[in-house]
Amino acid sequence: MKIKVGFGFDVHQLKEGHPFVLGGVNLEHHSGAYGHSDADVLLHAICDALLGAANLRDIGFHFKNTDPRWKGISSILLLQETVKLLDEKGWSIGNIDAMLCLEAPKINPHIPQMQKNIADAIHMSQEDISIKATTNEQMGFIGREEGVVAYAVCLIEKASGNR
Ligand SMILES: Nc1ccn([C@@H]2O[C@H](COP(=O)(O)O)[C@@H](O)[C@H]2O)c(=O)n1
Ligand SMILES: C[C@@]1(CO)OP(=O)(O)OP(=O)(O)OC[C@H]1O
Repeated sequence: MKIKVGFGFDVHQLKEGHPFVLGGVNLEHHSGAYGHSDADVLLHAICDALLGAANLRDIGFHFKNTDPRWKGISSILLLQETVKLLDEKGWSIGNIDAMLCLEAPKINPHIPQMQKNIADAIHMSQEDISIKATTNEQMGFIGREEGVVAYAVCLIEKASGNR
């Protein structure tokens, strides 16, 4: 069995009146993340962790932020496309562990739904998808609610000699 780890990071600006989608959940908040897609930083960090583990470049390499196909797209679809890229190389996902960093809103009540959205989208057990959150203790751009950050690590595996 071949096992690899991957790491991903993403950051998006927060702007008044924008939708705020994290882990496929639409959060009620005065501001939301701004990007070319739905700007779901959590899913983008997870995509980058998966691509990094498989040495398949990064999310912007596969889904360019100038491509009209991805304008406003749900990042759940980008995650599904990412998992297909890994699948083509024979990789399956062991587990994902992610960390959100934002002052507000509180993420804890939404974590089970985020885990379910991800698990359903890429056919994993919710038990293998960990999501956590922290504030930045009111410091810096996160503390001023100008941006939201996510980090993710993952483990992927395949039988030795498989593709
Ligand atoms: N947006 C957030 C931030 C934090 N949490 C939860 O609150 C706990 C305390 O956060 P601190 O940054 O003050 O340490 C944290 O461990 C999370 O459980 C949250 O749900 N949403
Ligand atoms: C997801 C993509 C593509 O729509 O755009 P954004 O939503 O701007 O997100 P980012 O994390 O900057 O990078 C990847 C992009 O190419």
